[in-house]
Amino acid sequence: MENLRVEEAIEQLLMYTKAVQEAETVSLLSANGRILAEDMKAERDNPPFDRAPVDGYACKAEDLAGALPEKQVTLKVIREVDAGEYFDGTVQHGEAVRIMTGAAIPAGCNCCVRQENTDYGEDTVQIYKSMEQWEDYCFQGEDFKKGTVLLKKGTKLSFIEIGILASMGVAEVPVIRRARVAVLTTGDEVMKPGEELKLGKIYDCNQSLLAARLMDFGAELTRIDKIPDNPQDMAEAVREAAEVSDLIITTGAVSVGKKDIMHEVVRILGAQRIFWRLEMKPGMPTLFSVYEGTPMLSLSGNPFGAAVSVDLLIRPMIQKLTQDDTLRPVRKKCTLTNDFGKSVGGRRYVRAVTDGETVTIPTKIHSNGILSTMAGCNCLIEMQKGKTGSHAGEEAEVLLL
Ligand SMILES: Nc1nc2c(c(=O)[nH]1)N[C@H]1C(S)=C(S)[C@@H](COP(=O)(O)OP(=O)(O)OC[C@H]3O[C@@H](n4cnc5c(N)ncnc54)[C@H](O)[C@@H]3O)O[C@H]1N2
Ligand code: MOO
Repeated sequence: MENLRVEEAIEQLLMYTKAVQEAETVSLLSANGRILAEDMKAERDNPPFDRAPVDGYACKAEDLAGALPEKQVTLKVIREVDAGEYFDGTVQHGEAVRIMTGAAIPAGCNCCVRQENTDYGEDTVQIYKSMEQWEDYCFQGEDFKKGTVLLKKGTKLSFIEIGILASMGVAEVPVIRRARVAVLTTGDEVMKPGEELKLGKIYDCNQSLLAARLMDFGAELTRIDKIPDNPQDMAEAVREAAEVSDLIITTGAVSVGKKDIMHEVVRILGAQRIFWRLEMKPGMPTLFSVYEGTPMLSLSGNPFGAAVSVDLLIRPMIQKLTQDDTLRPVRKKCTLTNDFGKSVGGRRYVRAVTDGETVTIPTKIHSNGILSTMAGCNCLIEMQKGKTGSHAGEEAEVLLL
């Protein structure tokens, strides 16, 4: 297939992307940001006992009938129960226990009186306020009951869910294993950041850009490497990567130049070529193939193309691999505040900044080979020939990054 629309391309990408089925067990804090692989059922009630919500005295509400500041009730304080302690006796009429917030309420009590409504007595206490039964009283299991499914399989775990798991007493969490992705760049002109730049060379920015975004998506990077511009070397790197990866991303060498080796690589590998070229800018010469069941998406070398494609094309694949629905694309309609200088001949993605209501295009160079003018941008405007969204005041279709 050639010259696909973006929507058709995404359909193809997803058709060859299989959800990861394997689960693994990780420690509670390492589960942050991961997808739960099983329903999580409470193994006990929480709180595990009736507990005091105030510092004061636990007693029987019936004993306090009619209590007022001028008509105090006096109870015998039979002991003190601090948080973490447990008194297994039963409180009788006329008795109270001194109790602290979070401590287990002993049998026989049906309310807790705040200490501010007492004389703070130690052997006996004078109480100045009547109470209803079960007033200022927290019941066992009111947070959750034993046997309740608190978190469902497929839930993305964030700080709240980590807290809930902790309150369940869970230390090891079953999660879907991460999507494994290899990033292989090509190009004899590119060098590693940190190396001394030689004449005719530039630094490889695609590798780091893609790796960073894939990490945002929760992927595990199996290999991040620059491969020499040689079809045999690249084919070998793809073979190796396919053994340990769910997805292979390459950049560069997909166009029509003499050194555009990725077409030859697909032939050497005997991979199934699914499509080449999309009706979009940037990223027009994108090539998609499948090698022994592993999808390989080969992006153009232009850094802005990599930046657009990672959210537009790769993100839905990672969403499917990991079943992480928080990765679904978020689109908004915003009012464009300025004109896009270039003509829009087809589908085009333009770097921009949105505040959620309006969207503004940087008045700097917009070239697919240039990344620096994307600094501070938080969205892409999706422009299409014959549609609104490229002139000031028009409604623009915005894809949030
Ligand atoms: N005669 C034609 N020339 C070109 C066409 C065409 O249709 N006919 N298409 C143009 C378009 S559109 C694109 S996009 C590029 C795509 O070229 P490739 O995907 O083969 O990519 P390269 O040539 O390898 O690189 C393009 C550009 O990006 C730089 N680059 C490459 N890798 C990196 C990297 N890892 N980090 C930073 N920059 C990188 C590379 O030096 C080139 O400047 O082809 C057009 N030409
Ligand atoms: O597809 Mo290219 O990235 O338009 O310049």
